[in-house]
Amino acid sequence: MMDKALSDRKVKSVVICGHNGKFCGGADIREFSSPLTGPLLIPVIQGVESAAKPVVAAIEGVALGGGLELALGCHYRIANSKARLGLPEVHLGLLPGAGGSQRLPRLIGVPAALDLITTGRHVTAAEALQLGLVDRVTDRNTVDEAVKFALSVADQSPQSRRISTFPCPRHPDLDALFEDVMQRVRQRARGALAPVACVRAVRAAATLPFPQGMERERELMATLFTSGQARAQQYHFFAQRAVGRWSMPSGARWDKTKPVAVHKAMVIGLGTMGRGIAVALVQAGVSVVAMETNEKQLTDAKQAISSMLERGAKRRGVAPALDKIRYSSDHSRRSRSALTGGP
Ligand SMILES: CC(C)(COP(=O)(O)OP(=O)(O)OC[C@H]1O[C@@H](n2cnc3c(N)ncnc32)[C@H](O)[C@@H]1OP(=O)(O)O)[C@@H](O)C(=O)NCCC(=O)NCCSC(=O)C[C@@H](O)CCCCCCCCCCCCC(=O)O
Repeated sequence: MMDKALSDRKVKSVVICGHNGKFCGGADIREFSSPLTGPLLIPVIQGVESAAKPVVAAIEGVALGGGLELALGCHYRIANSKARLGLPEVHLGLLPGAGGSQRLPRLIGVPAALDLITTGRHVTAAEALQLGLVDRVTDRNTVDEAVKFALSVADQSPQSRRISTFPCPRHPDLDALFEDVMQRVRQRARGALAPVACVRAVRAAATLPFPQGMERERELMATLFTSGQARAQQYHFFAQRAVGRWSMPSGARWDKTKPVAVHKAMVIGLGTMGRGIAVALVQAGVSVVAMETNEKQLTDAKQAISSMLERGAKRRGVAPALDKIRYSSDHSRRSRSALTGGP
């Protein structure tokens, strides 16, 4: 489709937009665990950037990772005011490996690029405009606005808009900047490889011509790509989302099941954990029967729980709810209807 638009002489300028209100969330992370297939992103982006006619990115929803890298290959970027942009690869144990580490510093400067790439944070459209990451922000239909804009620049050469040809904005003391950032990033990274590789890649952008910078980006990415850390962080990405789908054996789920109010509970075993659970329940207004068969443990627990409740009440400026808890050493009185929790 893109090849067709770029080679058709009747087409004077092109708009790239997403689907369902989202520009692009980046590469499919699931594909990273099997041999890569499909058109490789780097040549696709190079093809867009080197097009002889203006190409405009219409950014709605999100432009993340490879999605933002694609937008950086376009000659103009127009974002919806609700859009979010970012290069979050560092959270997946990677770096922006489709030219993002080389184009972003050339567009917004080294300090801002280091911030976005090493933290992976998303920016709003307003911040993106302030940084110079996008050219315009609109509250209206983004694709319509981008089409209007593309028509208005259709007779202009995109030559001066190719980010890969920009010199990296000068910084008064590049060595000191990188030394300082590297030290802070290493401290924060606690052994993670990706944030450090991100700093190295941006340094390549600041010190090398674009083609050599891309080569350095590729080398650094190749090391990260196959690392155990990247695999672990990508597993973590999907595991976090799987948490929301988790259900009880009965089929109950956090989002589909009505919570039942708990007024009474029994805590069996008053070791360290049991005491803490009893205190938390009482402080939440639940009446507790605290059961412990070991007499010595029971005596100690009564004292410990009372003083925890008194300290907590003092902090919150309320009376301690000592009447909400009863103690028992009689295991046979264990109730089946109550919420129970153990040591
Ligand atoms: C996009 C989001 C903001 C959406 O959030 P939302 O809350 O709406 O929804 P969910 O988060 O619940 O997601 C819904 C659903 O979608 C799944 N999903 C989301 N994003 C992805 C994704 N990127 N890939 C796959 N699946 C995704 C999610 O799991 C949910 O499904 P589920 O079934 O689990 O419920 C939000 O989702 C988000 O923030 N997504 C991640 C955005 C991101 O991190 N993007 C960056 C991706 S990495 C990337 O783009 C890399 C690029 O830099 C390009 C790299 C170029 C590759 C070059 C490779 C060279 C390698 C050389 C190696 C050589 C090795 C050798 O020598 O062999």
